[in-house]
Amino acid sequence: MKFPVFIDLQDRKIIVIGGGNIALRRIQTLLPFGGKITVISPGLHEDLLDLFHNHQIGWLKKEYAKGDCKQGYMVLACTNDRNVNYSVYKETKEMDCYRNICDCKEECNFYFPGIASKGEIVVGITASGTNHHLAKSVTRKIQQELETNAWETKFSDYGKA
Ligand SMILES: C[C@@]1(CC(=O)O)C2=NC(=C\c3[nH]c(c(CCC(=O)O)c3CC(=O)O)Cc3[nH]c(c(CC(=O)O)c3CCC(=O)O)/C=C3\N/C(=C\2)[C@@H](CCC(=O)O)[C@]3(C)CC(=O)O)/[C@H]1CCC(=O)O
Ligand SMILES: NC(=O)c1ccc[n+]([C@@H]2O[C@H](COP(=O)([O-])OP(=O)(O)OC[C@H]3O[C@@H](n4cnc5c(N)ncnc54)[C@H](O)[C@@H]3O)[C@@H](O)[C@H]2O)c1
Repeated sequence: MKFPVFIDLQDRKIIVIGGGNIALRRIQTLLPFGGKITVISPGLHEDLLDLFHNHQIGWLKKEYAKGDCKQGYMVLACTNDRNVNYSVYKETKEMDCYRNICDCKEECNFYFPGIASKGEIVVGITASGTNHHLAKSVTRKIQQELETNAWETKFSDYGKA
């Protein structure tokens, strides 16, 4: 099992290889955490294109090439091509960075969690790589719980009585 940590991504360089559905989902999750995200991909999902035009992410319109991950604090391989994702793994495996390869959990040095959050509460969820649908539904449930039961309010009352 993997141990959860909460890392500071503020202004850190995050490199995402591939600009499709999985890249979009992960970038949407990452955006509130303040990293500087650059996507390297010949194509870009239209919602990512919007983020690019709004200056929320950078985009290098090209295919991945060895060396692109240099100085990445976090690198996410999100292409639909096993060979490309494996090349990203090979480039990053000796680097001191957070590495996630979306089609091969054995090549990740961290798993991308499902995240439920409200205000200052952030909950990271994993099913330890065993059941992606379970991770998704538990994430939805916890998000619902945070929305409906006003935990922040309850919590902020502690210590005041
Ligand atoms: C939590 C979440 C975060 C996120 O991705 O945002 C996440 N996967 C989610 C969903 C999801 N993933 C997949 C499907 C389609 C399943 C199907 O139908 O078969 C769906 C369902 C969907 O998309 O609805 C396919 C899949 N996933 C992985 C592989 C490769 C492998 O297992 O080796 C393959 C096969 C790819 C292929 O076919 O090549 C690997 C990983 N996925 C992880 C995270 C890591 C820890 C997982 C865990 O905790 O168990 C891990 C181990 C590594 C990593 O990638 O970090 C997110 C739900 C959160 C949310 O939605 O809120
Ligand atoms: N880990 C997960 O949670 C999860 C969930 C579902 C699927 N997957 C895996 O993720 C992969 C990607 O899925 P998707 O739906 O995002 O695919 P997609 O087709 O929407 O996106 C693929 C992206 O990769 C880019 N790309 C292709 N070749 C490239 C190259 N040489 N260099 C740079 N970018 C390149 C394409 O331009 C495109 O933007 C799937 O093939 C599957 O293996 C992972």
